[in-house]
Amino acid sequence: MAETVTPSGTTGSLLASLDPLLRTWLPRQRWFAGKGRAVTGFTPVSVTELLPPDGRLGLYHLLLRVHQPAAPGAPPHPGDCYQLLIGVREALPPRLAPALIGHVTEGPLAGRTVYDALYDPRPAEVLLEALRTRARIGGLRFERDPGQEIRAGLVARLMTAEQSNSSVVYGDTFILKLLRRVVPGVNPDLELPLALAREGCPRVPAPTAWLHAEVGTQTYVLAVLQPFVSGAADGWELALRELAKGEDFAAEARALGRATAEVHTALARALPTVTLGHAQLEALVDGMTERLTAAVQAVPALLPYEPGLRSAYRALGTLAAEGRTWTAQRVHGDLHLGQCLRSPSGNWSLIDFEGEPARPLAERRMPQPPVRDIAGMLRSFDYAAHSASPPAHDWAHACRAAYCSGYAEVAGRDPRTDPVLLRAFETDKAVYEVVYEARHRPDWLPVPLSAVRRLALPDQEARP
Ligand SMILES: Nc1ncnc2c1ncn2[C@@H]1O[C@H](COP(=O)(O)OP(=O)(O)O)[C@@H](O)[C@H]1O
Ligand SMILES: O=P(O)(O)O[C@H]1O[C@H](CO)[C@@H](O[C@H]2O[C@H](CO)[C@@H](O)[C@H](O)[C@H]2O)[C@H](O)[C@H]1O
Repeated sequence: MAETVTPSGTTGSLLASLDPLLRTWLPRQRWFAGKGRAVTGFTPVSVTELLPPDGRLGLYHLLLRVHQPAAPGAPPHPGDCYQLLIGVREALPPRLAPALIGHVTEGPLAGRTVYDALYDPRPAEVLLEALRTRARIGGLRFERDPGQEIRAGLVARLMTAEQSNSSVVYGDTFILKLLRRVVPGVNPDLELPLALAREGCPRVPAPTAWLHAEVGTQTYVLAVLQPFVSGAADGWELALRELAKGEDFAAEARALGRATAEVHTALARALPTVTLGHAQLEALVDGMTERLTAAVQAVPALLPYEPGLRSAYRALGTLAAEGRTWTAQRVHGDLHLGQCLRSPSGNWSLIDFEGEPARPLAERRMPQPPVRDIAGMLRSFDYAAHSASPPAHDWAHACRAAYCSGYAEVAGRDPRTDPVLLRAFETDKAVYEVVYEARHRPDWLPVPLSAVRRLALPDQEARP
């Protein structure tokens, strides 16, 4: 049963008008995860009127379950739930043309235009004001850290970067990340930065405010407001820039290794850690092997390397059988150069603790060996090296080594002293990347495939 709060009584009309329009608009959005499958209908999970449509601007917050046929071979699925902010206007000014969803032809809203309201500063400012004043509207709970103030009247602009979610910057002071595909439960994108803030870890912008929805007995995390690192460049841009100039990036890579270790150390203090013994390591190896099997089915180019890749996982299984144990803790989960921001003064921060969005929430919140993040970063230096022609392998090698040294300086353990574990995790990441690139950027497929070729060699040691 949907939670519906629409004092103006226009919900039914709005949803009926939106249905045909969203069927074509949604699949065109970068953040829509169900691309390639038809949208067959919608069920509202929650509908909240933020501004009635009788004025110049109407504004609705929607959580909508989107029905699609299951992917081939996949079990039936109730459909993903998406967060939308829908604006209603008489006509769209030209500056809002990219936000157009469509024109309503029937019912009380006939003649109006509906659009993605995040493109429009005024509705985005309504969200900030609600966070500032800790508003409660229907099931929407706008929360703010009582120790942090939000100045009234900051001007909003939507970020235009290609993203899995949508972000709005207010002044140059805050950035609000509005999650698009949402699931009930604790979201690590809020949970981990809050835990790190409690630990006083300066490597992650501390959440200032956040938005929850309570729907029946379930709670959804919908958005997180953080301080905006003004003038920041991300690690991917910086690495490519230095590489293009023929400059090495080892000093920055070392700083990134130190920053990663600081975050890991703080997370290990803030949240439970566990020892992975034989049974847990076997389960971990089984998970990696299953992902490989699925990846080979999805991307047949992996087939020749499958036996070599399996050997990487088997080697880890053998160590586990011999009694080796590792500590697992909460980690970033999808760390790469694009998730690292360097402020103009040279400080590195890590962002986007959502984990790999395609994996279930429970899996993303499980403690993991910290090498998982390290492997992600090592893969990223390799990716950057492929932007040069021929690929700058020596550059990547120097970055990878410097990153591990920086990590060891803070954490007290060098990831290179655990080559079997590192190889297994780097392999798992490269396999993930092969599937990701095949789906999203087929031109990039050769990058992870070249790593797969290297990691599959029988005498391969995961040497950065
Ligand atoms: N605190 C911040 N300060 C400055 N820019 C940020 C901040 N957080 C995120 N960004 C920018 O927003 C982009 C998207 O953020 P991210 O959390 O990675 O979203 P998504 O999960 O949608 O990819 C980042 O690549 C970065 O450029
Ligand atoms: O940033 P997201 O959370 O959306 O992560 C996804 O997209 C990334 C690409 O944007 C992808 O990262 C891969 O490409 C990067 C270069 O563009 C490279 O630095 C990474 O090492 C590589 O994994 C990421 O895997 C995917 O989850």
